[in-house]
Amino acid sequence: MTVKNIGILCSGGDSPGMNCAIRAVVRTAISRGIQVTGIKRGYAGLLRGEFMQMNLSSVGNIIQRGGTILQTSRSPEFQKVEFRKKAVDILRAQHIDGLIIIGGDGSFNGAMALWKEHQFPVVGIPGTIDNDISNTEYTIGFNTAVQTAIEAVDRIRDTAHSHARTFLVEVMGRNSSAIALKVGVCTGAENILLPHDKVNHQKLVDDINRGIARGKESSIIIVAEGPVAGRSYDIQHVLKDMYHLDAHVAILGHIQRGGSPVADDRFIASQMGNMAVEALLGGNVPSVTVVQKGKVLMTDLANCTTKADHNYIEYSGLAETLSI
Ligand SMILES: Nc1ncnc2c1ncn2[C@@H]1O[C@H](COP(=O)(O)OP(=O)(O)OP(=O)(O)O)[C@@H](O)[C@H]1O
Ligand SMILES: O=P(O)(O)OC[C@H]1O[C@](O)(CO)[C@@H](O)[C@@H]1O
Ligand SMILES: [Mg+2]
Repeated sequence: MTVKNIGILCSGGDSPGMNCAIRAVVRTAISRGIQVTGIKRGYAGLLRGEFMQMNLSSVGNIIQRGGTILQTSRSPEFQKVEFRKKAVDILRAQHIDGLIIIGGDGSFNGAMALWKEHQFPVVGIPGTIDNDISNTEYTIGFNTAVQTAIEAVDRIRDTAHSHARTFLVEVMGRNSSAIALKVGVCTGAENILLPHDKVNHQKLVDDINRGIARGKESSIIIVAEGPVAGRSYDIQHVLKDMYHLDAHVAILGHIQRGGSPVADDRFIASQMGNMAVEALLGGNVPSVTVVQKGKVLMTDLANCTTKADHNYIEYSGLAETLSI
């Protein structure tokens, strides 16, 4: 089938660098004589028919901006087969021949369903701060989120040292360990609690006290949020009630999702956006742009529809060794 009009949407949590990918898609397509239809607010906006025609200037001056100019959403309706049928009817009525989806593993499952149920051509671009998608070493936004969290922890360290305090700093990433591990290593955290770790409070307290005994004036414990944000408060209460240890909690939250993308996110997103258009035009669907062995390339979308926590787990030993 000849592709004349490409649809593009963002889905799931926004991530810094999504705009760079949108820009690359629009500019590549237009340079190849192809029309681009922007779909606002992800799958929810698609179901409401929220379209905007994209031109060269609609993606001007966005490369440095966080968030996504197309906006995004989580759409429970799209999990249902009848709503995906409705989505394809809307896409076809709009003369959209193929769809580029920038999002995480959940969004890719939605894309895969469009292909399996309706053979609608789809190409994914991994955009999530969580870096938790199978078969790609990288997802757009991860390094910016990590950099933001590092800067926040460095500031907290100033206060922690000045008051000789212990801080529990909770980072995002849901069930992924990636942000916690990279931030922990890069900030010299005294401890990192991963999403599924059963917290060993006694060990935590022993580690803190050992540090104090050798003259440490502060302890930073990085807590991966896990399925539900806020687990740091539970840990804080146990430390206080059972061990009489005062720890302060700082939940970094959504500041990690916003902000101007760092160089890696801009560079990788630009390559991915370009490659995604070429894949659609070449009939390479359903597919997804990935980073493997440091190179941006295409793979089958089916390889990237599961969550993975493989990317950084190998660094837990390093973090432990360096934090003694
Ligand atoms: N199994 C599925 N079938 C169809 N659609 C799905 C499926 N899983 C998720 N989706 C769609 O994708 C949307 C985004 O999924 P999800 O909330 O898991 O975020 P994500 O894409 O993984 O990104 P992030 O984790 O960065 O927020 C969902 O709201 C839903 O509309
Ligand atoms: O912004 P929301 O919808 O509350 O989602 C928060 C979740 O989204 C992410 O930021 C990206 O998946 C996770 O790290 C976090 O758990
Ligand atoms: Mg996800």
